[in-house]
This record gives sequence, structure tokens and C-alpha cells, in this order.
Amino acid sequence: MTHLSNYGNDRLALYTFESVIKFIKCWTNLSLRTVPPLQLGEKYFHLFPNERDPIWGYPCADRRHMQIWAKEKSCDQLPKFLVIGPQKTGTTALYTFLAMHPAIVANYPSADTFEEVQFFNGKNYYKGIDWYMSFFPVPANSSSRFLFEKSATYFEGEMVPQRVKALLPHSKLVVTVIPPSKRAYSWYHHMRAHNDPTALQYSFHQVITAHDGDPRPLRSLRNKCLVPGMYAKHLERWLDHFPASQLILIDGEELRSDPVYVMNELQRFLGIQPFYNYTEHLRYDKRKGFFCQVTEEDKTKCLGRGKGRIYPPMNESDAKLLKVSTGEGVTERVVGKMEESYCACGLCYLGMKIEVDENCKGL
Ligand SMILES: Nc1ncnc2c1ncn2[C@@H]1O[C@H](COP(=O)(O)OS(=O)(=O)O)[C@@H](OP(=O)(O)O)[C@H]1O
Repeated sequence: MTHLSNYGNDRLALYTFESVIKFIKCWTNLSLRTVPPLQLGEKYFHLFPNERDPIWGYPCADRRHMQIWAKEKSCDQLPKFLVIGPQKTGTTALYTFLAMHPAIVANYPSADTFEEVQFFNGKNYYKGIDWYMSFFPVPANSSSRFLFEKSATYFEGEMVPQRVKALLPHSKLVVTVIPPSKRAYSWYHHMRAHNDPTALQYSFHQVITAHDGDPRPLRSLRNKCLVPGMYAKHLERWLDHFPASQLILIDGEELRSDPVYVMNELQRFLGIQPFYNYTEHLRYDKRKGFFCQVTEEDKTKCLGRGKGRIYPPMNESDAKLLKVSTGEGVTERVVGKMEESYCACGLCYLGMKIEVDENCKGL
């Protein structure tokens, strides 16, 4: 009873407590004892260890919560959809293209976390809803604007689906995927470009075949390289909390080769009005080798050097290793059947579509 998640509820809790205590004092012979708040808290969490972690709930589900919420707050200041990653699948390009849309509003960048808010997956979560909402503009008169944020590590975060469901139950989720082997390779080069000492010390092959007896930094790098690509595992977790109809899988390779088509499909899925004509606003830039934004001066503005890096092609044997399940050993445990990772409980990656298997109805 003491541990109510939202501050909206907390105000109600204080009032309720006061009344309960008054009632007990007035109508019973019970003598009440207390201890300092910290001790009380420890006792409470000893009795209810599952509640140690707060879960911020959607403040607008209950009219009473709305009534005690500060006047200037509104659920229109919460995002309507999230781009959840995983990393290296084209999420920055997607974010940039979405932000070009006149009806779509991106989060303010965070200086701490490389522009992404990263609220649901780490320590930031404990900063609370106000902190999260401060990354979004106060809604204008019309609530027809689509606020969104992109945090590419949400996808594989253990707690993230449950937390997102609690705070943003109606939000749509955008997942981008590319073949997991390519994702892993791109991520490895990303780490090298950021002078990660372990990535500089070991080859890609050494990273993906690292085993449990290897040094901890190497194992850690291996996990970070491979785990986000286990799409099935992560998608299943998201689908424990969200119906498939709220989630869209985007083919990151198609986003790269035909962004206009992808953005059109995405606009339809999100139900965004007005329909933005990306044909006029995206153009292939030969020098960059990617589609880029067309500026008002009719020039192209491309993503920075960190996106679309140039590195040698992946070894065929490594590509194979990541594609084919080895059948035994550490590699299989960590890598899993990567190709099959495109399917999760009948939810398969088929271009833009999600197909739900008969057995998985009601997901
Ligand atoms: N239009 C456009 N411009 C530049 N880059 C593009 C574009 N579309 C897709 N991509 C691919 O996006 C890859 C980077 O993915 P992310 O933005 O998700 O990376 S990150 O997680 O934010 O670091 C990046 O991976 P690398 O090629 O390995 O650098 C690109 O291949």
C-alpha cells in the first residue's frame, strides 16, 4: 500500500493514509508505532521484494488520476510510437526520415545518452515520468501530432516491454531488422571506430566464436555483438505484452534501398495524416551511397560519417558461421539459429508484413 508507483497515485495515497490513521486512532484501541521512513521502506521491500522496482503506469487510464495531475500535464506529451531498434539496422536513418514529416515530432536530444532518451532500459527509468516527459514538447492545441522517440537498445532490454506497456499501452512499436550476421558485423565495426580496446584487439571471428573460458571483455563484446540479433527471442518478449497489431517490422535493407516505399508503408501503419510525399524529399546521393534528405536549397543532407561506414566485406566463413546453426557447442548457444530468428511464434519477418500463425492467435 505504501509503494504506489506514480506520483499521481502517491498524492492520493497520502490522503488515504491520513484518513486510515485517523480512523484507527478514533475507533480502535490499537496503538500505532512507526520507524523512520528508510526503515519502513526496508521492511516493506523485505515483505514485497517484487515491488522493489517501480513500474510507471499510464496516468490517463483513470479519470481520477487525471484530476489530481497538475493542470499543465497531458498524456499528449507522451509518445504515440517508439522506434525500438535494434542497433545498426538503420534506426538513425528511420528517425531522421520520420522527423522530416510535418505531423511527426521527435524527442529533444539527450546530451548524456548520445541523443537517445534511453528511458525504459536503464538507470534513467528511476528518474520518473516527469523526466521522460521533459524530452517532449508541450502539446500544441491539436493532439494530432505524433510524438515519438527512438532508442535503439530498447529492443533487447529484458524489462523494457513490460515498462513500455505500463506507461504507453497504446503506443505502436517500430522494429527494424537486417540479417543478424550483417547487424553483428556492422556493430563490431562501430565499436572499432569508437576505439573500443577489445574490438581493436580481436578480429570479428575471434569475437563471434569467443567461448566461456575467454577473457571477460571479449565475452562481453561477443554478447553485445550477437544478442540483439536474436530477433525471435526478443520479439517473443515484446509479444508477451503487446498484440502483434501494435508492432511493425521494417526491413532495414529495404529502408536503405527504397526508403520512400518503406516510409509510405510506415505512414499507413501509423495512421498519420497528412500523407507526406517522401519522393520529393529523399534523394539518392552517389557520394554517400545512400538516400539523403533534400534540403530547401535542393541539395542533399546525409547522415554523418558514423552511418554508412566503409569496411571490408565480411569473411564468407564468418557469414556462414552466423547463418548456419552449428548444432553444438558455445557458438550454437550464443549465436542460436540466426536465420530462423526471423520467425517468432509464427510471427515472421516478411518484408513489411507480420504474419501471425494460427497457433499464436491472441498474441
Ligand atoms: N540513408 C542512410 N544513410 C546512412 N546509413 C543508412 C541509411 N539507411 C540505412 N543505413 C544503415 O544504417 C546503419 C546504421 O544503423 P543505425 O542508425 O541503427 O546505427 S546505430 O545503432 O544508431 O549506431 C548503417 O550501417 P553501416 O553501413 O554499418 O554504417 C547503414 O548501413
